[in-house]
Amino acid sequence: MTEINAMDASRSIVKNGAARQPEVNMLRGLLSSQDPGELREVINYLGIAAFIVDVTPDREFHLSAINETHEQMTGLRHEDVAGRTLDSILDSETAKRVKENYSRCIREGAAIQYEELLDLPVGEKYWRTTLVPFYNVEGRVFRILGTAYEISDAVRLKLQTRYQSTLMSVYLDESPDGILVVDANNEIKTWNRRFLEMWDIPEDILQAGDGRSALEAVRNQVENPDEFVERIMELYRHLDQEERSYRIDLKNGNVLERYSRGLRDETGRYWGRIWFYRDVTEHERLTEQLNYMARTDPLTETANRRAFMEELSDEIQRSRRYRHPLTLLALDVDHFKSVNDRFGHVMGDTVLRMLADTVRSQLRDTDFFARMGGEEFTVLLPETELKTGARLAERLRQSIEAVRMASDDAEFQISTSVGVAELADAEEPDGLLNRADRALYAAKASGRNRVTCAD
Ligand SMILES: Nc1nc2c(ncn2[C@@H]2O[C@H](COP(=O)(O)OP(=O)(O)OP(=O)(O)O)[C@@H](O)[C@H]2O)c(=O)[nH]1
Repeated sequence: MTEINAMDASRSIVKNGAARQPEVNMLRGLLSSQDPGELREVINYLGIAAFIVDVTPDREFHLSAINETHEQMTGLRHEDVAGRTLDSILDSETAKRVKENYSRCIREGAAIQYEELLDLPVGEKYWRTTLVPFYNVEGRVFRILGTAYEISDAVRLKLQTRYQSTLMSVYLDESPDGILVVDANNEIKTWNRRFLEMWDIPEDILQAGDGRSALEAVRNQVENPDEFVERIMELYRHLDQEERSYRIDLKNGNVLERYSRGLRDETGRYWGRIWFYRDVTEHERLTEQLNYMARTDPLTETANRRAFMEELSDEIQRSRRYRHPLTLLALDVDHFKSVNDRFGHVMGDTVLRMLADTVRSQLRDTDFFARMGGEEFTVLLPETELKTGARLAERLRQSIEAVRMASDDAEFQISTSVGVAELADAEEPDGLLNRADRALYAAKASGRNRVTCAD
């Protein structure tokens, strides 16, 4: 038998048991018998699990009788235990605890009550046990009457509740999300450390449960305060509305994602709402970085072929919708292989970067410049006719040619050939690209370092 420490168990309920309980006086007579069978019959009338322990002058405890209810509750049998010492019935650890309680009852000279966990043949049970001392004519406690009833359900419920609240506070403390719980009146009930780190809200507002002031405090921390507040109000109006992945841009540059849902128990009673805030700033930054990398040529930091093809298709649609012209330049370095061969690949790379910088510096914001691969580049010119495109191409050709490149032992220049094509009616992206390419090869074929327009 184990006494339950956590239950603040053992405490005396009757200071002078004999004087305050007349029924105990009555029992005193009935329970003076020395016959275990008679004793058992007496305690059978109690209708509650009961046992009698005899105390020898040298403080040995013998179990004299247990009643039927005790038998049912414990799985022990009167015939098996009557007349035996506690040490012969119980394991030494349990016997020691039980004897401590009996000794306390004798010491206090009054009824005591405590809760204990009993490991019985029928399983583990929580009991509330009462011990009442009986005195002989010499004033010595010679017998103890014990009664007990099971409190397993109540104790388990209490333990379960304690476990749940421990679990809950660990969840709250360890959660990577900021968590806020409001009640059915939208007053703040709970929040966690992470929530405080994400939002700058005076803690006394939270402590006071003041939902309105808390909302006022966070309102100025977001980029779109009106939309932010309206969204919260909408969710408060619609108790069962669930919110998933609502993005919140903070003024400090951080980005939060919110998940929220109403809290109802299994009976359908509405308890309030829980709000989870996740800081996705780092995730957003990484996604942006990955997107940039997926669309950018690392050497020249211009858009790559993939980004260009997306842009081309968008611009073609826009050009059709608004009936605006669209012109494409295909630009290729002349004899680039010989630059690599003469001056090395590193110098070849420098040439490509110089070319990209030169072109970029002459484009409008709306123009789209890309490296398609190797030494081939394209420039997409929205709202531009063939003639204007050709003029820009010529300007680009000249400015690239004008750049003096210097290697260790020589100075050199590079030239480019450019093909120009304007989007034709109903033309697909590949069609426009092919025509610009054909014009580029025509420029190469007719001597390089020139601009050629497609038909
Ligand atoms: N340094 C460097 N060279 C590159 C890169 N990408 C492609 N090249 C080289 O560019 C050269 C392209 O050669 P070709 O396609 O024969 O064309 P070209 O020598 O420019 O001759 P034309 O276009 O006919 O005037 C090859 O030698 C490639 O190795 C790069 O990123 N860096």
